[in-house]
Amino acid sequence: MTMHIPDQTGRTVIVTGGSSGIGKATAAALAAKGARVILAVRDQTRGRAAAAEIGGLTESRPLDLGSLASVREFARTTDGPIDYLINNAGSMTDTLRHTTDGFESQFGVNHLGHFALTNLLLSQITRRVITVSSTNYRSAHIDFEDLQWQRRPYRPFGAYGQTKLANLLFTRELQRRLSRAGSPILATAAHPGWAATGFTMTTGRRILDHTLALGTRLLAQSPEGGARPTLLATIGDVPGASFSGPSRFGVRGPAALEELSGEALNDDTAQKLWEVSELLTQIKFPLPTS
Ligand SMILES: NC(=O)c1ccc[n+]([C@@H]2O[C@H](COP(=O)([O-])OP(=O)(O)OC[C@H]3O[C@@H](n4cnc5c(N)ncnc54)[C@H](O)[C@@H]3O)[C@@H](O)[C@H]2O)c1
Repeated sequence: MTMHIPDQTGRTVIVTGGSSGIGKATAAALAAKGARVILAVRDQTRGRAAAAEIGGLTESRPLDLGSLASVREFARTTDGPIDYLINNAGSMTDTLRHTTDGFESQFGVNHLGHFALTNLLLSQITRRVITVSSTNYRSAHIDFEDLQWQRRPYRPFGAYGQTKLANLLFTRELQRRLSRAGSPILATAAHPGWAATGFTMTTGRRILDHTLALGTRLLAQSPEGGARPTLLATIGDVPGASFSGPSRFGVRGPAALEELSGEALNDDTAQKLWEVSELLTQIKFPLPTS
């Protein structure tokens, strides 16, 4: 299934986690249409190799979303207008870990890192902020009493789902703030469905892990297929804060707009999460909103 992407010559795109999987496929599709693509990645050896493989105007620059110092340094050293910021990177861990700033790692990387990056770059972004979520958001909940799993036994899938719900609430509140500030920038989100990338969680239970691996081999789409919703959310004719997904069940099929459900539609939760994120990162929305 091919997707028509218009000429991107003269446009600059940042793709976090762009050296592998869906991010790399997204970067390659935009680079092939002439965009200058910056792969914002932790491992520069892998980043440079991916940039060379993608070709065109692709470069690799260091970014560790698990370190606010790294996010600040990336933003400080990024010049000029950015047409699209694609918040694609994601972390999935099976044990409780923490970022260098002491945040629960999935929350710190998937949500707070992108929250910080977006706000620090916002005055340079000209078109869109696209954030990659997951269908896991549907069964997730933002627990403001224990956002970072300090009081409860750690549930890795629960923690991951909370960050993917946070990605959508972030998109919603970002769009609300942009609109209030009179900014033309759009905030959109995508979920890739199920794509065969390096992104798999091992549970330590042999049969379950084997089933998950087999299911991925049989059912999941390619990274290129997983990139389609992101590309649609980047260049498609979607109104702000829309959400695109490959199918109702998120496995295979064409990318399409999708109605969000449940907590992802809660404006109060979105606003509260934004305020908490500002407090935790000490980074604020940079545009006037009154
Ligand atoms: N593959 C799927 O089926 C699937 C399903 C739902 C959602 N997603 C989402 O798609 C996105 C891309 O994942 P993928 O499937 O391509 O897997 P992937 O493992 O290939 O890509 C994830 C990328 O994020 C990067 N990353 C992780 N921690 C980082 C950090 N601290 N700083 C900077 N980069 C970091 C990794 O290095 C990697 O390049 C993720 O946000 C994931 O949650 C994937």
